[in-house]
Amino acid sequence: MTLSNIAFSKTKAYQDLLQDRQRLSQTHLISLFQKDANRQSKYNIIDQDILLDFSKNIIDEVTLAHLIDLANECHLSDAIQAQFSGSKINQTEDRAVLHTALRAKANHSILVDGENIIPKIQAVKSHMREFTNQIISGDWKGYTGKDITDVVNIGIGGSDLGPVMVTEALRPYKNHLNIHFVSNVDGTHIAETLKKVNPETTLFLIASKTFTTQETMANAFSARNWFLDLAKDEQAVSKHFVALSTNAKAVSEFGIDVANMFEFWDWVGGRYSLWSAIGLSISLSIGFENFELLLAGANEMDTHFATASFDKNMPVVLALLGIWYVNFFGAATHAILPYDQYMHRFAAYFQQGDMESNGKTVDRSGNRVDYATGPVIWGEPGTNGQHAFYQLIHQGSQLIPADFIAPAITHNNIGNHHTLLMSNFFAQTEALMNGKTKEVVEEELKKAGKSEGEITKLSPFKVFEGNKPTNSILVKQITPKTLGALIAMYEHKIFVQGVIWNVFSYDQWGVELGKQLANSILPELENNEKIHSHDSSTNGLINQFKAWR
Ligand SMILES: O=P(O)(O)OC[C@H]1O[C@](O)(CO)[C@@H](O)[C@@H]1O
Repeated sequence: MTLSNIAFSKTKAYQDLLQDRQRLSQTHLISLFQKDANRQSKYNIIDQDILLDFSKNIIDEVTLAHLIDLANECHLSDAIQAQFSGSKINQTEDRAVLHTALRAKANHSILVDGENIIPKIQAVKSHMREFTNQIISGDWKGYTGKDITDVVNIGIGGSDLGPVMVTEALRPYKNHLNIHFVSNVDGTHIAETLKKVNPETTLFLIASKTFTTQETMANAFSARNWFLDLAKDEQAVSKHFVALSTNAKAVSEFGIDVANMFEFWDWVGGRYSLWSAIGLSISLSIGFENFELLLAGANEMDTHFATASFDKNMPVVLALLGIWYVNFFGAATHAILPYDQYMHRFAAYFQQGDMESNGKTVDRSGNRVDYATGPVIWGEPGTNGQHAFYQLIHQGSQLIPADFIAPAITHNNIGNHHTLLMSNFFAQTEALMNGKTKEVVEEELKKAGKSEGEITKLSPFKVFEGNKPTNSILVKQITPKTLGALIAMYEHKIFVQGVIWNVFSYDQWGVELGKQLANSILPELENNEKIHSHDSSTNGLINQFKAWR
């Protein structure tokens, strides 16, 4: 079973949606609420302690029906089925895409090349459980017989961002272990981290699907050298270095015993790998039981995605709304705004998740698309964002659809902080929708005692057009389970959009060119000769670098 190859802009639904856009061009969100007393309950999905309210979007029933027609015309149900059943839908790499299998129930069966992969997933999980328990309990000792106190995950991209985001989001569930992350090849990252840890009590997780990534290998070798300089014993490495990888050969060449390797497989995409052995730092941070709850929450979202009708399906609705704004309103970006300090890396995580997946311009037949695809994803936690970039969302010239995410229950009930935070959460989407009319502005200025002249001068600047679309995602509480569901919800959203845009969401050829060029420039930096082999800008930069270093 392969993915269908439907040209999105040639579908009937696309034409219908163009007309909807025309029809709604003069309609304000306020009037959509005025016309329909049931609007909130119609555009509302609740599942697994997550409420998605998408009523503050510029849609009506006809538009929603056309968006769903679009999904059907693009054979979305077949695509979901193809992904979940292990078809090789990552065609450019000839791979199945089965992060969903990592969180499937143990009695499930999913075949890849005729082999049921569930038993091997379970075997790695047992290894993770046993290892996690040994480290947390102190049964696993460092080379001088001391307990492990610090864990350093060395990885980049999908081998870093997911674990960083989740360990931060689930800090309230953290145990005594200090978890550090080193990703950047800038020596500062490893140097500053090594200053904080003691070789006798530190465990390094070398997290790399390929075990060839330049940044990760450079950091891993530097960590190993630092460790050996202090420990002065090759034998000690096995107690302090483990690998999370698909590449057993490279792991043993690095000097890590494959018994200390936690395996995963090529059907786990890097940016979808936190559910695999790559999640070992998460398991160490919050305990394996909580890691399993994270997987269970994701699994429940998988079931929701695979079974709910499209109009009641959170990932599908989010994806269709995203397409509505990208392709029919020209929105170039999408903001993810968590009103939860612990989720401060959530938007950064989905920058990779979304942009590495759908940042493509070639369709599944190899032709250039004639429509926009993946938007820029960005965001910061509220209310910090409010005091930084919300000005542009409210009054700027760009349309920026935004997801507002907040927990009803906080982990830190201090004074009235949470109600203050939540009042901002509710106020912002209301303000973005309603805006503020000239009449209201003038009335306010009058009440403030301003003269007629001042009112005329000031009021244009104080008017808010409103009509800015938002999704509100209210979560009962951020727990391992609800976080797992939230992440899976966004993962599936990305997949749905890729299906409809007719791109391959699970490869990432776009990151290769920079890697190749860096490899060819590297030897040129290792001497002091003048460089002439590039364009004049690159030559000039390299030569100035050489002159200054
Ligand atoms: O886990 P690896 O193989 O070190 O790769 C790290 C990252 O590099 C990429 O291949 C490209 O940035 C990502 O997809 C991946 O998450």
